[in-house]
Amino acid sequence: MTSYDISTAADPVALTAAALVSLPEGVDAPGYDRAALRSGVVHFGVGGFHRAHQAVYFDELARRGLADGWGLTGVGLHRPEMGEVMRAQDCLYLVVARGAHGTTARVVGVMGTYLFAPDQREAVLQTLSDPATKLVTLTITGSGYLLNPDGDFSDDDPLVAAELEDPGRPDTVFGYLVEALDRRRAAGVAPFTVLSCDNIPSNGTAARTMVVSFAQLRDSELARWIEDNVAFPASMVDRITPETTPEERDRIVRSLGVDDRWPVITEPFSQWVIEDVFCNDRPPLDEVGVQYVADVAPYELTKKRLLNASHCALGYLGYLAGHRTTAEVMADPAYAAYIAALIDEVTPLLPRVDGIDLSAYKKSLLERLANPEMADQLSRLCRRGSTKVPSYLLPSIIETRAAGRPAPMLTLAVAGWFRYLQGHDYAGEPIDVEGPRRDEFVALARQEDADPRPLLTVRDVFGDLADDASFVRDLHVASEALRAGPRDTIETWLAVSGGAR
Ligand SMILES: NC(=O)c1ccc[n+]([C@@H]2O[C@H](COP(=O)([O-])OP(=O)(O)OC[C@H]3O[C@@H](n4cnc5c(N)ncnc54)[C@H](O)[C@@H]3O)[C@@H](O)[C@H]2O)c1
Ligand SMILES: O=P(O)(O)OC[C@@H](O)[C@@H](O)[C@H](O)[C@H](O)CO
Repeated sequence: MTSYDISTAADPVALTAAALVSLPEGVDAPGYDRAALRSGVVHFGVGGFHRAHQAVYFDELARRGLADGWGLTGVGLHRPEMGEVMRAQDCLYLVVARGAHGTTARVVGVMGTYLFAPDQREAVLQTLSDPATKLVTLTITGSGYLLNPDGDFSDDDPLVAAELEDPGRPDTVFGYLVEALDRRRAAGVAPFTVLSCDNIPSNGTAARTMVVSFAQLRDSELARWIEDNVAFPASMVDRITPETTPEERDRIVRSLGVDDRWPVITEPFSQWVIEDVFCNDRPPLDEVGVQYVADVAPYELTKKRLLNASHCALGYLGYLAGHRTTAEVMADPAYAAYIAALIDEVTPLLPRVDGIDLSAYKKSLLERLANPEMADQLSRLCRRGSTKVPSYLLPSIIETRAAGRPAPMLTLAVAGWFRYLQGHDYAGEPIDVEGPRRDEFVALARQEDADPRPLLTVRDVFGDLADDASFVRDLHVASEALRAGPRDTIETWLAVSGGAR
């Protein structure tokens, strides 16, 4: 990829296959023969992250002549707009990576076909049943997995009953996977590997639980065949990818001279660590920077306890103070020092394993979070707190306290979530709280002003922490202190803990 300078282009080129030969200088085009690329990967959930991450790795394979049989077919279940854009642009789109050392732009060409499942159900099933399909990847968000907080299948979800009415005509991702696996089994075709790339705990196990549970509802022999024959590797995926706003889209058209209706903006950093278990061929992604490892758990733990926890803290405490992007909030030295202190608080809990250089990871993380060129929306980071807080923040608090240490920075982040749920920022602006069980959490958070105890009654989020009197007191003190405003509270917290830098 090449760096380009921001300049105002007079006559933007509409992004299509025909335009690839006339792209402006500095925009890196796929130089390979797209038509000759045979598809072997089906991806469900073609959103921002997939297009900035997994697709870029496959695109890099193609550029190096290693992707034959590893072209991509994208599948969407919910957003017809993405299908419209992909069809209009011959499945091409721009990935714009912005960082301290400049901006790069590449056109990704590895997606050959995009199918919108509600209109093309049989085409999706045929592609999934085709022996050429060796891998199915997923970025369908946490709500795509019908799992309760313990990771068990929620068979009382109305989607499950709807799916069972006519399993040959699926509507959900897992219905599609089970139907296709059934067709492959009947035809004596080897199954595909199912690779979840979602930020959910133990994503390989989550995907396995979903597929096997769906199959079990249909046919226990099919479920057993899947258990015995299908691989569900876990993966750790990392590349901060904000939502593309219309303003950013227009800025890209003006600065690059390429009219992409739905470009992706991301950071230069990218990491993908995959458990090395495949039931069909394995793509040679290790040639383009992917790490195949025996155990993903330490990588997942390090990333979610440092990066995702920092995102939660920045999101809630930043939003309350009136900030709206990570770049804004990290430009404030008080917040930057707070995040550094939070990361230090978590560090003693993390595994020391070969392959993870913790100090390098932390240094790079602080730089990434402070990336002045990335306007990552705090509203994105604040979503679905009821699943993120118990996954990214609370386990570190429990472990820190068990080790006899206080966890002031983490506790302040949880207090920030509690205040955020109350529904307005410190300037009195209303907050649109988003996520599952929103009404329940908002009502509990509003019950007693600064007293978090009603919220702590939600056992499937707080568990035994709610019985830890000293944690309850610390959380109450932090939420009381937040009356002074998040920034003042952060400064006080840093001063008290000696963490001011
Ligand atoms: N954006 C990031 O920085 C980032 C980084 C790492 C991991 N992730 C993970 O990637 C996933 C996608 O995030 P994104 O940023 O691309 O979001 P996005 O909103 O851009 O894309 C989400 C995609 O999932 C689809 N989807 C949503 N619910 C679904 C369901 N129930 N069934 C099937 N499809 C469904 C949507 O239609 C959309 O195509 C999330 O799990 C997220 O945690 C995101
Ligand atoms: O994806 P979520 O909603 O779990 O968390 C929001 C962000 O923290 C997350 O998307 C990060 O940007 C990502 O994990 C970076 O790789």
